[in-house]
Amino acid sequence: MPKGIFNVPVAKNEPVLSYAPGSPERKELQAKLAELRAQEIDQPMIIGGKEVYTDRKVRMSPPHDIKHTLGYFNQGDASHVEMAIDAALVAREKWANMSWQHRASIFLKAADLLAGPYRAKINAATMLGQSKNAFQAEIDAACELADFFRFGVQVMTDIYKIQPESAKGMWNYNEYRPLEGFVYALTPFNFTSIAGNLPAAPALMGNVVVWKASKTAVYSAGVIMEIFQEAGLPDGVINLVFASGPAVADIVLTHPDFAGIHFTGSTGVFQSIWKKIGENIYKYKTYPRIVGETGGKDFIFADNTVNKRALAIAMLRGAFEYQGQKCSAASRVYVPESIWPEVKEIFGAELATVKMGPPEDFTNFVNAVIDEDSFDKLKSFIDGAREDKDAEVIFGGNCDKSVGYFIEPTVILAKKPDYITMQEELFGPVLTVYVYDDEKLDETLDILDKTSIYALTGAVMSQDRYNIEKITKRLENAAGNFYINDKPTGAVVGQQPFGGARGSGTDDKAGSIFNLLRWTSIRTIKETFVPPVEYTYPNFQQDNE
Ligand SMILES: NC(=O)c1ccc[n+]([C@@H]2O[C@H](COP(=O)([O-])OP(=O)(O)OC[C@H]3O[C@@H](n4cnc5c(N)ncnc54)[C@H](O)[C@@H]3O)[C@@H](O)[C@H]2O)c1
Ligand SMILES: N[C@@H](CCC=O)C(=O)O
Repeated sequence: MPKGIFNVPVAKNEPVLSYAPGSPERKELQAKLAELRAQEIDQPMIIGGKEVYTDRKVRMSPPHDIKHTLGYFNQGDASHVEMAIDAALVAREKWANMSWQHRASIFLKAADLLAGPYRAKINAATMLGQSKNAFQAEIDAACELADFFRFGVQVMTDIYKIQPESAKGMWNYNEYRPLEGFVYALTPFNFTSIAGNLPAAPALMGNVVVWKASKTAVYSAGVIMEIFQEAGLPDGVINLVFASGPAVADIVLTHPDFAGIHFTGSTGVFQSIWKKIGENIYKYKTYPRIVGETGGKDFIFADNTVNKRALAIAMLRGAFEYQGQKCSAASRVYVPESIWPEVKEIFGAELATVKMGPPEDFTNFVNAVIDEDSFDKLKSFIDGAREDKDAEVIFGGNCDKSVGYFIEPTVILAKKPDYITMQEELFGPVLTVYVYDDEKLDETLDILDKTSIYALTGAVMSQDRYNIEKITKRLENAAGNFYINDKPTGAVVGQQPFGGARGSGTDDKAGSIFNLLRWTSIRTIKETFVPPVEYTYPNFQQDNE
């Protein structure tokens, strides 16, 4: 047990390295990219700390170079999911009882490994496996994941410090127990940091975890697991399985020891999971915690006082960084008619300089989308817009999957505000613009608020402080992360706690106290120093006078 009340190191955001030409980090990353490209890995599942191989080898290739083989991962089945649950439950007692400062040390060490000796490897794996350019890999895989670990440790101790009052003669205190059972971490492809944080956050709070990685992000998931193991995470605390989502759900979500799900992914999958949990509610020993951050149809709303260049750049970066595959990506923009021609011109001139290609060429701003399903879906929306009288493709629109899944950054002009691409999350480099009548600002705000089921991120861009205040208030429920004069992407742990409401999730704010509170079950203890030895109240005593 701890012999002292310890302060943890003050969390600071990991500085983002520049990867400028000639920089040492660039040379190291290029060498790592070459090294990983030159080998083919055989990625096992990690269950109870052991490497588990199967006969079903699934090929992994870079989305931007589909003929190249990075290696294979070992696909599991129901038996591996059961094995992972058993391993987690075996590990539970020791892990749940480990002193918090040792849990903290493991994750602080993981952060330092990530920011130090593993930085090039996690970035290279993310660049190759998920087709991210060096800058996008750096802010995600190295910095955001290190931030999740370091801020997580700080927040854990902030929670432990939340204690009740104690009246005279007693001492009251809260114990922050892990949940009774195991937590299921179900992770998306698009952020390596989210894939690492979803199992890590519950584990940090003393829980044991079954982690199912996305099949299109197994390559970097293997590196995250390597870091956990090197940091000293005991066997069985986090168990990494590769199996089909519905197959895992059938076992995990019907298990009596299922205690919670930490999910990030699409809204439809989250809703199907919630439904299944509801159907099985009588089977569980404890009510499961359900935390899910899901899709978005994120917006920029500009008025006619906006700095037009700032708007054009926010549109370009917000919509096309990481090929628009951020839950926060700007995918619909509302621009007033009077300024649209000038904004369009600035935007078009900037877009003409954007290069698309593999991330190994550091001058490419845009890389490939994640897989063929995504490519085909995006192409069908672009083709649909070309043929639809209510839309016009005004920039880009070319799609080519001969070498990799390349979709040119595309802008659709919607002629009605509820055109399909103004409503649905496409999750790719496709931005839809709606040009509104300057006189109809209020009406357009009402339309914006009702056009999609989501409420994840959004931005107002204006130089009129009355408008900024009015629009911020009017769109209060349209986004969980709201930006003023900025693009709606790029939330940083500890600075802009991230999450949305409505169809976008449970808004538990990844990396914050609000999220970590979901992974603990509080026991309140009251000790009475001198217990009463009579049962009667003073007013029951007889007055003998
Ligand atoms: N709000 C946020 O913080 C946030 C962050 C990142 C991504 N996202 C969202 O994630 C989505 C993109 O990620 P994705 O494509 O990996 O999401 P996804 O929903 O397709 O997959 C997420 C995980 O669920 C699994 N899965 C898929 N179908 C399943 C099913 N029927 N039953 C059980 N499990 C299933 C997948 O294998 C994967 O591991 C987008 O909608 C994006 O907006 C949200
Ligand atoms: N931190 C990220 C989260 C994106 C989710 O996919 C952002 O705000 O862009």
